[in-house]
Amino acid sequence: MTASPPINPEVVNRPLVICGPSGTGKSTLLTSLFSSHPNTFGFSVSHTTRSPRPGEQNGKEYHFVRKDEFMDRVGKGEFLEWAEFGGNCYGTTFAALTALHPLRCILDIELQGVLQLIAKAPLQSPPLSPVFLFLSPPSIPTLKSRLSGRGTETDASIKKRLDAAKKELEYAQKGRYDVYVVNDDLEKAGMKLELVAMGWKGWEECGDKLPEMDLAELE
Ligand SMILES: Nc1ncnc2c1ncn2[C@@H]1O[C@H](COP(=O)(O)OP(=O)(O)OP(=O)(O)O)[C@@H](O)[C@H]1O
Repeated sequence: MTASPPINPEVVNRPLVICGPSGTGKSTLLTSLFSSHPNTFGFSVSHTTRSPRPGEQNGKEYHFVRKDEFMDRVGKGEFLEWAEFGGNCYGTTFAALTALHPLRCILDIELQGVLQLIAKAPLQSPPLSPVFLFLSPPSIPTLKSRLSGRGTETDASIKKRLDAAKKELEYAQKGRYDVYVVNDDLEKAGMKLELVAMGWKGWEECGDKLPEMDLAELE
């Protein structure tokens, strides 16, 4: 068996930003990518103003900070992106990203964060300019059945996620992402994610076409 080529050194310094509706399969695919390529990728540790849940350690799952400190650091321009959800702030600092070097940073973030990064991208020097990947469900009924099938969400939380999915898919339809991957067949989607994440030859053209979806089905 021939060993697969190592990560392309040209993409190591470009963070990979993954966005997609909740339930599309981001965690499933990333877990598999990380286990196939240990010590290759790093997840940046976000800052949050929410309280730690039992078992969460400061600096591991999140850096837990008070809101005044968070906003002070936002004012100082320390955040690459940040957003507020349900009264709590979440964000990624430049320092959290650079701390991962030489691992390639993967960011699994919400649309608000993606929009901030896309707005800033032309201002970044090439090594910091992210690659933006949108992971799409094959259809809306499939997205709904994956979300409810996961068994982790209440009806209210499913509704919130589907509302967010509508905005995410609306934005995705504008074609601003560098690569679109449809998570229909897990193995095929995993191979495409691997190609993009490793920056192997062909990564820029391996994407799928975004499926036609009637977003009214999300209402
Ligand atoms: N290609 C696939 N075919 C069938 N089921 C899948 C596929 N990909 C993921 N799933 C299933 O869909 C459900 C949602 O996947 P997952 O939890 O990875 O989504 P997610 O995008 O990370 O969601 P969140 O943003 O809420 O964390 C899981 O139960 C997972 O096993």
